[in-house]
Amino acid sequence: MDGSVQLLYAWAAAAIIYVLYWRTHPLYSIPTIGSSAPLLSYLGAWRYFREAREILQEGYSKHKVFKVALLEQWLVVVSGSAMNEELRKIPDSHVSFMLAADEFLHTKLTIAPDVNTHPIHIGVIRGPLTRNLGLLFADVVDEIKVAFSDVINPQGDDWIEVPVLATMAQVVSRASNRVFVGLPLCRNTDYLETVVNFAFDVAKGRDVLSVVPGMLKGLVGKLLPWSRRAIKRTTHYLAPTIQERLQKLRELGEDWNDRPDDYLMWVIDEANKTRNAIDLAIQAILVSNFAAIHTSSNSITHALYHLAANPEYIQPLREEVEAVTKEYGWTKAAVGKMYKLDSFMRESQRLNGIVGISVMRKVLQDVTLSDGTLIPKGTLVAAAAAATHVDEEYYDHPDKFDPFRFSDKRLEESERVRHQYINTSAKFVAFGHGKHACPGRFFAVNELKVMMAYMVLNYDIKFKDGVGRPDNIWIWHSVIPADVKVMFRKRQVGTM
Ligand code: HEM
Repeated sequence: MDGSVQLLYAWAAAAIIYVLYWRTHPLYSIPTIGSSAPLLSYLGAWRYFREAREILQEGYSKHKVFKVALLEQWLVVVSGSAMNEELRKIPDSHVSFMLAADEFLHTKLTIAPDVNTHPIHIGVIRGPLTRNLGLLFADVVDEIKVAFSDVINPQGDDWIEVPVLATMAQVVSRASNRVFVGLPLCRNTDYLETVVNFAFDVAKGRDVLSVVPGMLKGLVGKLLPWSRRAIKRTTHYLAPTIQERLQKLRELGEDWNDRPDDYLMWVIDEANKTRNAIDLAIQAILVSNFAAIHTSSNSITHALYHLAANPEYIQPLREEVEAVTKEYGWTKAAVGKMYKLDSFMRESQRLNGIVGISVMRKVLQDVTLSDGTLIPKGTLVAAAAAATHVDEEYYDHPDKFDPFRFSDKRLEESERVRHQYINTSAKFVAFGHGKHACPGRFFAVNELKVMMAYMVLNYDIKFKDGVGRPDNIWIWHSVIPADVKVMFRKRQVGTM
């Protein structure tokens, strides 16, 4: 046999192995958007990196279950509220939210080393933080008022241009840290810069690692500076207080009469059950900041862009905020009665989630869905959140920003309650849905509504003449508001 025939045989064998591998892949029968052939799927991943929105929409329109290529694996996506409901109901024995988050974010490398093994922040957010929101409310309102007067301070009747995303991140980080670490640290500029940068740097780390091959991720991850730097700088600020409180706990135990009852103490109580209390408490504060800052800053930025593009919505919001605060003061109960504002924020969140997919899970044991689709162990699966939110079966004129669609008087009272910003459902998955739905949303919704209420009461807001709401930026399935400026001036009474 001459060399060229041997080469031909080798190519034929390779082609057969290639086809066999492809045809016998456990996910082969799930329809793919793009090509599912090995190697060609890399082109699909590249397309998904740039056009995830269109790809997810195409899959949603055509299939109940479909898959898209990521660089190193497939992501299986389910379509429509019935499938979202089914996904949420799969028990934790069969799927894991934490492992899915780790796959998407490389948590240990981008956030903090022990956050997966000791996620103590989750219990604290779900438990004492949410229970104490009413008590913490006055502090949050106070911090928001002071922060806004520091960062957006137009004089006379002059309009000023404000870079929205960075400015909202400052207010969100101050209000959140008024709760997480209290005064005076929540106003310390170096500490705030550390936690805000960290919240956005996690995305940088994730983006770098998303293009690094699996076996090199650990190595490259260790070279990423952001997480280590943030832990070091936060340790400088928090370790002395944590040490002091741990010491008092040891010395006084139950007899510690003036024991603080705040977020840091709740975190310390949990961390104290481990052998690594100081490090874990610091990591829990950092991960709380990550979870709170980028999500809330992006969400309020999106909402503000809608307002600046449609300043005619300012007046009905003002009237509502003024009427409600006149009767109930600046209380949690008052914010609960700001129905139009609530609807405005939910509507913005519907059209501008922080991510185009939701209810992310990693399959731990093979799962068979009601349509017969087998999702094998190890697969990543999620709901097509953005596409669900523009499904005309669930929302009239779904592409339209209709700020008061959820508070509309035509809705029954019970319907309006069901459509509160805070509520998740199989048709509204911006906070996830089910057991792992965002536990911080009760805090976030109050904080964001107070921020928006403050802004409509105190400023006139618009885009520069001729400028409209910018399109959102999609990187993979992450949805990021464009970084643009909005015009603010002191509210000119009677001009609106
Ligand atoms: C508007 C702001 C926010 C949005 C849009 C948002 C959205 C989300 C989403 C989509 C998830 C994943 C749910 C899933 O895929 O099933 C999530 C999880 C989570 N969020 Fe939020 N979030 C926000 C604010 C916050 C805040 C302020 C905190 C902390 C105080 C927080 C803490 C968490 C935590 C700890 C998880 C993980 C839950 C678990 O592991 O079970 N979030 N959030």
